[in-house]
Amino acid sequence: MTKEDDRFIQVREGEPLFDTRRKTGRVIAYRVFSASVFFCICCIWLYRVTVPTEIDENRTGLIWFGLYWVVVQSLWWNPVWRFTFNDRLSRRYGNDLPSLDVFVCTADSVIEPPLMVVNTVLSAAALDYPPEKLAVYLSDDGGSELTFYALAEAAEFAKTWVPFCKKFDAEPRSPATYLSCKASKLGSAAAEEVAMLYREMAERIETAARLGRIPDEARLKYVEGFSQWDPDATRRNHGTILQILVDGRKANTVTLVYLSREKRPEHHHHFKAGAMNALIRVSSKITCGRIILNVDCDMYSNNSKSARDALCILLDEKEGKEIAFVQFPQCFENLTRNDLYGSMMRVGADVEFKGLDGNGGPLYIGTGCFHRRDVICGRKYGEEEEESEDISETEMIKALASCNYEENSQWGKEMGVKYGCPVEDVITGLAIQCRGWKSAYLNPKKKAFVGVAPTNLHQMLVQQRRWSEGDFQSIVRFGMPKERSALD
Ligand SMILES: O=c1ccn([C@@H]2O[C@H](COP(=O)(O)OP(=O)(O)O[C@H]3O[C@H](CO)[C@@H](O)[C@H](O)[C@H]3O)[C@@H](O)[C@H]2O)c(=O)[nH]1
Ligand SMILES: [Mn+2]
Repeated sequence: MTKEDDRFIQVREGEPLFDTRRKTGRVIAYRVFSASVFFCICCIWLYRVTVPTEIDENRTGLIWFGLYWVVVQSLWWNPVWRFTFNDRLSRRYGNDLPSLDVFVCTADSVIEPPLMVVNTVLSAAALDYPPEKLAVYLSDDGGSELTFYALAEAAEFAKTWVPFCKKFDAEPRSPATYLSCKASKLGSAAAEEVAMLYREMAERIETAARLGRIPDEARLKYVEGFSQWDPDATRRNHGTILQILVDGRKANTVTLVYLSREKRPEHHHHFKAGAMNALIRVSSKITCGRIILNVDCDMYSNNSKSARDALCILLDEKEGKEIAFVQFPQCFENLTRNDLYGSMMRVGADVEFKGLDGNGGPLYIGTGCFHRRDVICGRKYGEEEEESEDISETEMIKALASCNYEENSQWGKEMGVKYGCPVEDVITGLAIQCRGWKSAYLNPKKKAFVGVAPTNLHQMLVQQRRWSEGDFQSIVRFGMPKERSALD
């Protein structure tokens, strides 16, 4: 009997858009192994507790390690694998998909070179998604004219790049990566032209970065944007800069927006969490995408289907309704030899997150995550979704990214991304789950997002220390009933 080809059958009512599978054999084998280890741990505990203290001074350490082992079993006990049916999504919804806002965050034009940042923006703009439903917002906490200039250049280049990707089904859609790995086999005239345009753009951006000077023609061409920088503006002290570089609402193309929220030395800016909240408010008055994708500026989209994959989960009629966000793993392309610093996080990505997914859902890890806008804004599970907000004028929208806006408000507490924790993403995800939502983990063969991992010991230690401090804080905050009810 031939297997029915899924592409040619009509989607039946109630047919799921994704499937959740368990590998029973593997799971049973692991559970047997785990039970045998547990038996041994119990024997050690028994011995340590019965033996006199004078002989055994290491009692607490071993008991603690045993307890730790028991607790982390929850991560390995019930792993699940999710598979999406993209073709069913296309047949059921066609181009009638919810609007999607992509938030790219950058903070420093030296550490995060503008050319890398715009490659991430371009890869997101070229996602396989109806262009008029897609908007990419770049939040620049560095308040850098150079980053703005690079985005303006990228907005021009996007006019060629996005149609090119769609026409030739190019992958991956970060131009730098595509052109470097396909350079020798480009062949077609269209590809040569796009490669030439990219090289010219990259050259202009890199020259401006090297000289620390924006070309005069560009200042004139984008005068509306550049005029928003005061002569005495610094990265820690400037007003809101907001420029809609491409307004796709009018032109049936992808919307591109530059935002650098107001910064004043006397106001705490709350790092990336503050940037995310400003983006949530500002975008709510421009495109107000029902779905929000958050990526770090060094994590380009490597698989143009990721947005559709995430929607297979979020739009599924049966199980999707209770899922608040879909998290993809963090993958890296610059791993050191033998992955010296363990940046691949293989245990986390291949095992533990699948285990978390089997127990209510993975954590939100700050990048490669698709959220429902209303949920990240504070909606509880079971409440009705509200109508989208009004569209306003640019000057009114700028007030939403000012330092004072959040005073005496719930932003950073009940609304948006939470403040006061080095891993704002993890604690925000946990708070969403405390409000009754689930989340889902997708780890497709073709990596959805690919980024840059720390390349030296110093960078790695800084990152690990921040994560450990943040994760520990999250455990303490969620462990205490008073804090926990404040997060609910
Ligand atoms: O004041 C700030 C500081 C950082 N960022 C951006 O936040 C992202 C992550 O910062 P980074 O310094 O690269 O931290 P990592 O340790 O690499 O980031 C991981 O860990 C963070 C904390 O959990 C998450 O927010 C990230 O998404 C996750 O990739 C980058 O795009 C930054 O540009 C801002 O926008 N504003
Ligand atoms: Mn990073």
